[in-house]
Amino acid sequence: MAESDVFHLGITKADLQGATLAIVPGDPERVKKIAALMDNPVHLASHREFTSWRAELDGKPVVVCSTGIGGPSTSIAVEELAQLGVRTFLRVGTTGAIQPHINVGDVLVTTGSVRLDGASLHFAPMEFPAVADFDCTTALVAAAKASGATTHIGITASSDTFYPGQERYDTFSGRVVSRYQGSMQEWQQMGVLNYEMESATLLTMCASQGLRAGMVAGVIVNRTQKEIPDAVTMKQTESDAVTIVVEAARRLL
Ligand SMILES: O=P(O)(O)O[C@H]1O[C@H](CO)[C@@H](O)[C@H]1O
Ligand SMILES: O=c1cc[nH]c(=O)[nH]1
Repeated sequence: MAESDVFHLGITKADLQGATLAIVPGDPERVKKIAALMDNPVHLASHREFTSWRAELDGKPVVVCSTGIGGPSTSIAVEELAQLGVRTFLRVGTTGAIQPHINVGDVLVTTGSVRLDGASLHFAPMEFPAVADFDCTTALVAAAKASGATTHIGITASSDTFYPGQERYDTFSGRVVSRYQGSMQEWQQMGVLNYEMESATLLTMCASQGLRAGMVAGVIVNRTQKEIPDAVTMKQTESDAVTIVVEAARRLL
């Protein structure tokens, strides 16, 4: 196995060539696509859910590393990248909208997250907000608007689970624990835009440790209309969000 300076990612400080900004998608398959939009992309390592590439934007190094699904693996990726010198994290994901006016193909920029996860509690108590960094958010909004995407800015519900925590009944048991019954309607009434699964951990651990983080997602399904996304639209939406996150990184560097 190649040398590594950290426990899981399989990469060294030298591999990062001084990169202080990381783009962190959930899906390992997305990493190569993001790196390919930048200059001189190089594959660094792939271990478990963590695939890492390095590339350059305007001559400056950027690392792209997948987090896998959910808070625990996200906390590992962010911790180990921070140990290697990264200080700014831009998450790019897919998401399910819960407000009727948001359409599949739109883009959402998260200003803060409802902490429906467990991992964020290992970094800060529940009273601490899962809030995005202002400069990261500004860059993501500017990049999204410049791309022509219909952009929504606001609060995300970020859940440990895809099914009960996002109040899905189309499951094996068809059962949702009482704590989450009616929760989607409650979030809707509070103006929450969407569901995803990593931002609560990412934003809490970064805001509480002097790191910067922001989050953009492409809407692949609207839960008020349909439960299963369309595969072709999903690819296009993911690709639009990826273009936006790279442009936001350029603006931040
Ligand atoms: O597309 P990614 O970045 O994985 O994000 C979303 O998709 C996964 C669930 O299908 C969760 O990780 C959720 O946050
Ligand atoms: O509905 C959705 C879609 C993508 N990712 C989620 O976590 N939820």
